[in-house]
Amino acid sequence: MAEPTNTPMPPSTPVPASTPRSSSPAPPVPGLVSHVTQSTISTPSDAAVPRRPIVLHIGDPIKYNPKTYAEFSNAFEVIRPSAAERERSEFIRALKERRWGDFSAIFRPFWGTGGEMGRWDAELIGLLPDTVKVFASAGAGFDWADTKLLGEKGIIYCNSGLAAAEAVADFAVAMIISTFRHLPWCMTAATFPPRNPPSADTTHTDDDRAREAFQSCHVHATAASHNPRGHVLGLIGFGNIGQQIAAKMGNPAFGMRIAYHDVVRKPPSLEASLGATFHRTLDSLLQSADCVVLAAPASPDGQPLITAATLARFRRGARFVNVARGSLVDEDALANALESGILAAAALDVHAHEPRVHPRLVEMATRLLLPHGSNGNDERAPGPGRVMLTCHNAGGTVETHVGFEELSMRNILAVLRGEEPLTPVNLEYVRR
Ligand SMILES: O=CC(=O)O
Repeated sequence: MAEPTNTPMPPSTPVPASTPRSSSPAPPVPGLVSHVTQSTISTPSDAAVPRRPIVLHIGDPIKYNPKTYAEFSNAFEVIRPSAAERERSEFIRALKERRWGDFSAIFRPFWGTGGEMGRWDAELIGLLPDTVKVFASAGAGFDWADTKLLGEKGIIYCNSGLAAAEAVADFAVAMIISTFRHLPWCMTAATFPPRNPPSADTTHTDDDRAREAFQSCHVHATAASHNPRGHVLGLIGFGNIGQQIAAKMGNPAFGMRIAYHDVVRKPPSLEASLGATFHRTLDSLLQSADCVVLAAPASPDGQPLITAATLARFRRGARFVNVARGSLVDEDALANALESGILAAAALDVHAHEPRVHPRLVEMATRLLLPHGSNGNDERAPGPGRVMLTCHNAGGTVETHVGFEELSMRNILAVLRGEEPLTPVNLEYVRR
């Protein structure tokens, strides 16, 4: 889960406190979806009534914020293309035909839907009407949209990283602990042997193998485990997510020493409040960290940051966690580093070719070597349970989704009312 550098949000508040609120109470919502025009433009029956700005709503209907949606759908004509219309070829056809009129905003409130048309590249952006002023979306990361090109066309792109920061940081905490305590090893051993497929080993019964796996893990995983306290946590990226990870893993909770590298150094007061030490270069951070966590946006050119060259700069036996983007990591180089002992453990929520997970990393996550074949008491040797793998889950909680919806609507309301957007990411490119 990647995100830029916004101001931190108070814990468990999905939308910033500065968010403007409607001055008058929102009218009741008879049925949320009934406010939405399904992909045809209705002509106002009374020509004297000024037409409301059109918002193109891509993806599922609003689920969590009926009050804000009532305000939103009163202010705007919301058009929601069908799932078939969101497929790229039909989407392009519709844009060319101006099927949705001169819309002013694009609204994608959910993570799991609304991305069916694929990357927002020159082909799609070039077809947008000149009336579009803002694109507000769920999600912290925005590697699926060319935000520079949107900006050059005068369109402000707003992400929802603020709404996801707490969830991602919580998940990162679990992953950091996993790398210090070898949780995949503990979990695989407790359920060993896998029930399916049946083992080819005919000399040991499943019961023997289960006991052996348990005992071996009990002895060896513990001998290779460490408390995070006193170790250096090296954060690459120190926006909302990086800062929340620091707050959770530093003092007084887990007692890790916090170090970070970011393109922009944070103010001294923030560094002091989080006990964070700035490293001007990535190299310097990598050489001092016992656990490196990626919490930075994807590179604009899609190139990895964690490569064979940068892995060679890690401290030997260090740990690595990725809650940002899979494209930031050369996964072959990472697998080599785990096998050679450069890394003691890794935890990856995001993957370079989702939904596919790198097969060598899968093998390392699930393999369990029993004592006669393992080096379980050598922390640096390749061994069982070195890798925790998850399915891009870090940001995914109900609270995050509530915040995605709310923040996206608030961004559109603000921009179309001539106010400042709450969470823009591309202002440096926007001609205004
Ligand atoms: O990866 C998740 C997000 O971008 O929010």
